[in-house]
Amino acid sequence: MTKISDVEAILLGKEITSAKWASLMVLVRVVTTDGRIGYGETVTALRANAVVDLVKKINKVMKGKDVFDLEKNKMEWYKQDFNMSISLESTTAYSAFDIASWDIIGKEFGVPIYKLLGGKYRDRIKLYANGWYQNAVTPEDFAEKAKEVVKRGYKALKFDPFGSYFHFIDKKGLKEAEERVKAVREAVGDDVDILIEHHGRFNVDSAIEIAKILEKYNPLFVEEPVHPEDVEGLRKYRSFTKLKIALGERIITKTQALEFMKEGLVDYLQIDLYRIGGVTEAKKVVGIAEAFDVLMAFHNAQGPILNAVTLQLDTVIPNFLIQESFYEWFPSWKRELIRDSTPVENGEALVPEKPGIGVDFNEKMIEELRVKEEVFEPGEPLWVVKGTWKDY
Ligand SMILES: O=C(O)[C@H](O)[C@@H](O)[C@H](O)[C@H](O)CO
Ligand SMILES: [Mg+2]
Repeated sequence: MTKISDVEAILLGKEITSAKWASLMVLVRVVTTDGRIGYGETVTALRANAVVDLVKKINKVMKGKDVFDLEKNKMEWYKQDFNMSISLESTTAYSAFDIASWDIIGKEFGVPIYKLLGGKYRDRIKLYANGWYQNAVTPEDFAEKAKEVVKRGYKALKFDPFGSYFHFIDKKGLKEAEERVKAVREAVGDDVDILIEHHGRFNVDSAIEIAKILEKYNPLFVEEPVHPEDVEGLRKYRSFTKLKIALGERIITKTQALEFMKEGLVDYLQIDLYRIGGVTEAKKVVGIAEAFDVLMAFHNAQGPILNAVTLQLDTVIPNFLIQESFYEWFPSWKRELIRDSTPVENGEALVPEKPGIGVDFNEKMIEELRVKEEVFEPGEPLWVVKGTWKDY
C-alpha cells in the first residue's frame, strides 16, 4: 500500500521574467512511507504564502492515506475544508497534491500516466505560444516579436493587445489595440492563428466595441472577453458576435464549468489542472465538455510540472483543440529543473514518455532555488506579460 508519509510545499524562484505571476513556483512533493516521491505544482500570483499554509494542512489530513485513493482523498479534503469549492487557495493546494499522487501512481506502474488515462490519441501536441511579447508596446514591437515566434515553427500565438486599459476602453485604446492586432496579423500572415487574450479586463460594452474591430482579423478565439464572473455580460457578448469564445482558467469546480457549457457560452474550455482539482477532476470536466462538443485548450501558464502533466492529458483526449505553452519563454531554471524533458519542436510538444507525469526531476536544484516566501510589490499587474502595461 503506498501510504502517504509527507506532503510538503516548497517555494522556488529566481529572476522575474515575462510571466511575472509565475516567477515563483509552488512545488508540492509527496513522499510515501516506502520512499516513493511524486511532484505537483500550483499557482502563485499573490497567493503563494496562503497556498503553502494550506498544503501544510493537507499534509496533516493525508498522512497515512493511500496515494491511490484519489477520489476518497479528494472527498476527505472537501469534507475537512468547508470552503474548498469557493477557495482558489484550497483547490490549487489540493490540485498539486492530486498531480503529485498521479506522478507516484504512474511511477508505481513504470508508465507515463497517459497510459492510465486512456492511451495515446495523438503523438504530438499542437501548441500556441504565449509569453513571447515581453516589453512590447508599439505595433512594430509586437510584429517583430511575432515574426520570431513563427520562425520557431509555431502556427499559433496568443497576446493581450490592450496596454493599460481596464474595465473601459476608449477610442484611443481601441485604435492602439487594433494597430497591434493588425501589425501581428500582417507579420504572421493568414496561415498562423492569432488568439486575443482579454484577461477578463472589460465590461461588456467595451468588449463588444473590441469585438467589432477584431472580427476582420479572424482570430482563432477571443479569451475572457468580459470579467470572469460577468455571466450576464457574456450572454450579451455571445449574442452580439460570432467570434469563438475561450475561457475557464479561473474556474475551480466542474459545476462552474457545466454552467458555462449548458448555456453554450464557451467554445473552447481552458480549465487548468492546477485550479480544477488536478488530473482527477480535469478528466471529468473533459468528459462533460465532450458531451457538449466543447474542445479543450487547457490553460498552462505556470511551470514545468504543470506543463508536463497537462501534456499527459492532451495526449489522451479526443476533444482537443490546442495547448498553451510558455515553455520556450520560461526562465531557463524551469526547463533545467526537469532536465528539459518536455522540449518543443517546431511549435509542437512531444508526449513525455518517462514514468509518472513524464519528467526527469532535478532534485539537486531545489536548494539553490528555494525562497522563503512570496514578496509582492503593487505596480504593473502581475497577470500581464512583463512590460506591456503601457500605451503609446
Ligand atoms: O491565459 C493565460 O495564460 C493567463 O491569462 C495568463 O496570461 C495570466 O497572466 C496568468 O494565468 C495569471 O495567473
Ligand atoms: Mg488567460
